[in-house]
Amino acid sequence: MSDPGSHRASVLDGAATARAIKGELTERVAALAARGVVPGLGTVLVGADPGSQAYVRGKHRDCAEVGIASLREDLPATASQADIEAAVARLNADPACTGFIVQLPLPAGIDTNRVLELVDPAKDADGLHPTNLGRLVLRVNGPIDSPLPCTPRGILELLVRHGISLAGQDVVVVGRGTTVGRTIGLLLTRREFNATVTLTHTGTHDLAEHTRHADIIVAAAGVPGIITADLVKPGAIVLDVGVTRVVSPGTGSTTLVGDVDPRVAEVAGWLSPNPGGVGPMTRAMLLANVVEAAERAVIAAG
Ligand SMILES: Nc1nc2c(c(=O)[nH]1)N[C@@H](CN(C=O)c1ccc(C(=O)N[C@@H](CCC(=O)O)C(=O)O)cc1)CN2
Ligand SMILES: [Mg+2]
Repeated sequence: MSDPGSHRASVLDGAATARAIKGELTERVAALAARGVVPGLGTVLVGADPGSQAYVRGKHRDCAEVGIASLREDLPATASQADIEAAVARLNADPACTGFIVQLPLPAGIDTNRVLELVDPAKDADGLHPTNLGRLVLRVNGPIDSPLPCTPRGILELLVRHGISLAGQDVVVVGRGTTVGRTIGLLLTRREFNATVTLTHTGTHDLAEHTRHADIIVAAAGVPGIITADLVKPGAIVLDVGVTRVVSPGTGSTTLVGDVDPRVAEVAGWLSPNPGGVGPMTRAMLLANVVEAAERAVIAAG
């Protein structure tokens, strides 16, 4: 490179990829409808967090686009553990609901794991029930036979659809949360993906020591700009998953800031934008999980 400032990473375009996937899912939903089956996504939303409200609204908008029915359980921030568990029980019992999610995070004081354990694993559209996480680890089933968590599955699909193979690659995951970091680490070490995974987090002593050797970096720590250009090997593939809402003290307006510093684009080979990268893929994979749960139910019914 003659001009060091002129390099720009290729874009892992999650928005366009998610649109393509939604087109494919629309056809599968139509095929189910021809057999008299309408997939239905249920959501449990507790409280008035603006981010969570926006995500749940977006999920139902996506459903309408591809022909999936919507069921909502909206509870106040004051909802008790028992109230939330009752909402989960209603969706478990409702035949119109073929898959559902509990929007996270739940308010402080609620035992999230207890709530997630009550979700019927066959209706678990987020792939976060212990049975489905266990299947992810044991590789009892592939993605079609049991749901994978939406963000890890979205990252995989984004890479595959850009012609990027993980086999033999050194992947450094930054972040150990259940919805992204820890689960994508476990998934990528499965034989079929064959990646070498290092799971780092905010307690890692020397993050740069790990990331500088990575072929692929999955940044999911939720720390704005934690991945700076000097932490990235030239040509590496960088996925910006973390999202932090930053409120400007002056204007009060909110901006979303990713884990990846914008100057990483001058070093990386591929970069997922944020917004427009992994977020839209997460939403598309939720729809895929709902459609597949309905398809499995049809097969099980013979
Ligand atoms: N039960 C769950 N809770 C949460 C999950 C989840 O997968 N299941 N993930 C996140 C939130 N989330 C979905 O719920 C989510 C976050 C962001 C996006 C997204 O498309 N982001 C856009 C930008 C959005 C904006 O402008 O506000 C983007 O990246 O382009 C989708 C889903 C935590 N909770
Ligand atoms: Mg190497």
